[in-house]
Amino acid sequence: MKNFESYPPVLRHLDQQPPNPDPDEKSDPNQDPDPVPVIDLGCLEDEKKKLEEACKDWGLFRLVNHGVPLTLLNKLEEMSKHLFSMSFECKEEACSGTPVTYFWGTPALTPSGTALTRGPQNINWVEGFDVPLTQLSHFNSHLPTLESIRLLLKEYETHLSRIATTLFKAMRKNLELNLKPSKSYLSEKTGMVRVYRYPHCSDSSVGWGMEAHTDSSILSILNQDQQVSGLQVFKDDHWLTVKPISSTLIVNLGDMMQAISDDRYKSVTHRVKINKHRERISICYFVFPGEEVVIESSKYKPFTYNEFRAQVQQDIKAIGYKVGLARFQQNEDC
Ligand SMILES: O=C(O)CCC(=O)C(=O)O
Ligand SMILES: [Fe+2]
Repeated sequence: MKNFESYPPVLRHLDQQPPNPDPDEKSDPNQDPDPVPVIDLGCLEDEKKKLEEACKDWGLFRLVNHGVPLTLLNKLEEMSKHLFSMSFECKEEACSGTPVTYFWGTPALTPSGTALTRGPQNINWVEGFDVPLTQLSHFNSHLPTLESIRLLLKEYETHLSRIATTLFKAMRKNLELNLKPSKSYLSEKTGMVRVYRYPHCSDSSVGWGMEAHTDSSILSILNQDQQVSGLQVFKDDHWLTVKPISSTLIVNLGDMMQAISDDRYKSVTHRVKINKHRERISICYFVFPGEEVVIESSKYKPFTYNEFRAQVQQDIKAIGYKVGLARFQQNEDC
């Protein structure tokens, strides 16, 4: 049954059904076999063409042979479930005064962790923790669950930054980009992790787990719930469910990758659906360009990631949504 005290008050919807392990909920029968392109990290040289196509046509792919131990993925998921099952007040208190931000109802935060929402009608059916990875070592928690997650994330970070760097190197080579060698277009220091829980809810009118968006990152690497689906990707004018497949990771290309590639690669639009019967956990790693990097391309005015982020925050506050790269287009006046 639902553990109400663990949910932020705005997500304690009355019309809740008990969890139902109905296998039909887990997969979409119209979507067999899974159409998402699969890339093998162990043989990127041989996968060059496939990687190029996935980046151009999808902006998203499934990564296999990535070298992250399955035991680590499982432990992270299990510990995250444990963390979310604690009372709302306890989660709030555990993070106060630490570099970790606990948020709910919106994934849009300022760098200092303030939530950017449009009001109660635009609640996203999600709660999460935002963890800046460089600050993990300064984060001491008296809560054993948080301390376990901290240690797991330290290990996870070494794998995820290895994967992101390897993929970015291959993409850069494929694109034959003439980038300045000294600049960190993908800066491992900027790596952050978000751990999400999407409560189940039988009333789909409450909205989305996460509304349709593109990520602002260079790359985002998602370790999604091994059983409960929810992530959908917009492809050829349709929304497709990205199936949960154990031990695989999902890589999204973000806005910074699209700009660096001069729009040859695509920052993919995606969203998260609420599951009627089961809550869903996902763990997402994001990586960005270094502060000093000016992104130059033929399509956009030169900008830094900080300028991009400031514009996104200004738009969310002023008009309620992210405009994104369109704000920086060469012919955009404002
Ligand atoms: O939880 C998911 O599956 C996706 C999360 C996501 O899109 C994001 O954090 O930007
Ligand atoms: Fe996203």
